[in-house]
Amino acid sequence: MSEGPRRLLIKGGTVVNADRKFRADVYCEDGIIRKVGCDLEGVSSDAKVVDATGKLVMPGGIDTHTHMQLPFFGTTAADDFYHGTRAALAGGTTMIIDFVLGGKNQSLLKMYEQWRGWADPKVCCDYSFHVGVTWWGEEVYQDMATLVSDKGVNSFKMFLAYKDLFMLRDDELMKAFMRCKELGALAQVHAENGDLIAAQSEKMIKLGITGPEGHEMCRPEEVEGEATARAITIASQVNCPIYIVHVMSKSAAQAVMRGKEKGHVVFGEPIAACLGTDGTNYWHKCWRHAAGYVMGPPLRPDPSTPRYLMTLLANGDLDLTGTDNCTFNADQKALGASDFRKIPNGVNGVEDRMSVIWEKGVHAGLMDPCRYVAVTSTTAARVFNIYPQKGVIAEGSDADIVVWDPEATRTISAKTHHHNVDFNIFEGLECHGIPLLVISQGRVVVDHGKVEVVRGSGRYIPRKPYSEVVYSRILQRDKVWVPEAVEREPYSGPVIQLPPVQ
Ligand SMILES: NC(=O)NCCC(=O)O
Ligand SMILES: [Zn+2]
Repeated sequence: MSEGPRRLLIKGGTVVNADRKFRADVYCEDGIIRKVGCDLEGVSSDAKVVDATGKLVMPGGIDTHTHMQLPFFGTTAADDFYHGTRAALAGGTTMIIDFVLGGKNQSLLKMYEQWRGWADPKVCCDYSFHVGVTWWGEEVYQDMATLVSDKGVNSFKMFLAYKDLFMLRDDELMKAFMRCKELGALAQVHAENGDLIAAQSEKMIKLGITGPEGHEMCRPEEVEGEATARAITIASQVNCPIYIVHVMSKSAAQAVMRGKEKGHVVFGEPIAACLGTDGTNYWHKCWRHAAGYVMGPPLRPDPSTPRYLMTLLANGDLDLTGTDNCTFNADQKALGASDFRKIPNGVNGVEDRMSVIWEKGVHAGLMDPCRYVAVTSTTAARVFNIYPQKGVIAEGSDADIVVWDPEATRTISAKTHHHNVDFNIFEGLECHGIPLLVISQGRVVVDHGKVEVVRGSGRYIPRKPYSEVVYSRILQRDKVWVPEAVEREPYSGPVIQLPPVQ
């Protein structure tokens, strides 16, 4: 792609930020928003001018949860950092936060460098990394500090699922939380009860249930709800902020709400999949179709779940959205053709998240456009401490922008999507809301459906610890919530003698 003009004027649109909507032109130079105001035409004579009349001008989406080219179930996710970030941009997402995810006893620092090596030459949009803590030991404890101080990591994910692979025991989870707290990092949790899943999935196989429906039946939503409540309880006991990744069910969402009600610092992340479709698909007669939806935690067969989660997202009970984009083609999913436990877990989402949330949230009348911007971009930027560099249309912010046509429609299909995968869980869904123009680092990379990205042009975005929205309450509590002993006269009466310990 030829280098486009580095000066860009977006004229006549309505800027939508998380706090307000207003008519303004937006002028960008060298990848930064330089001016936001009315009638800016005199600002530069050689700027490329884009007409946004009647359109919305919003901060580019931030997908908080992706797994590009993840090595998983013996294979590798089909969307690599090139195809995955290209798909992201095609849908209006201008930044992803992916996961470094090594196995037990692997060095977190080495894994981080390996993932950077995979991502840097391929990424087409800005990105950052969370790091998985999949085992516990002195080396992990030290590496977490280095990742925070030297590598711009401020979030670590722990798993209560994937027994013997990623799962931590409760005492290890507590130690990881305490370390996150010491470092000003955010503790993220994949909340499902891994012991129950291991036992119940074996039971399903013994009952002859080998198809994708077994994947949901061995881990119904109570299994997610229990782990979510447990993780929040443990985090709150050590005054550590907690972020529940992929809140997939009513039970898990209710556990998040109960945590918030009690005043715990907890964030809940539903994903495009659970907001846009449901787990009835596991009972589909076509095996490939059913397997296409297999992910952990599973989508829920209760068809009222997506609307329920969207309502909570709209009113603030849930906070922000990702996708868990982790795609596998039919021949990869087929590793589990005769045993659902071997179906690689993961679905698409990074391309369609913005449209699905607009359709099922804003177009459906559940969410207003400012809240839409909050849950697709701004809150992610604030929670992960990259605000106002990202997540807002404001002078000085990165020129990551979407010019959105709220009325235009498109129908999602694997035939037209930009993923490197042969299946789309939203196949056939008609969505209002189209990213007419997507601007990444001040360059137009999507123009009325034409996608022109530059491999390797995305930047790694380092993130500092102690995000204000995550840590200000936590630090204040450390000062003022100090347990105190009751002052009393010492007991002076008789004490029985216990027999000596044998
Ligand atoms: N979610 C999923 O099914 N695949 C990606 C890995 C994970 O996050 O569990
Ligand atoms: Zn994930």
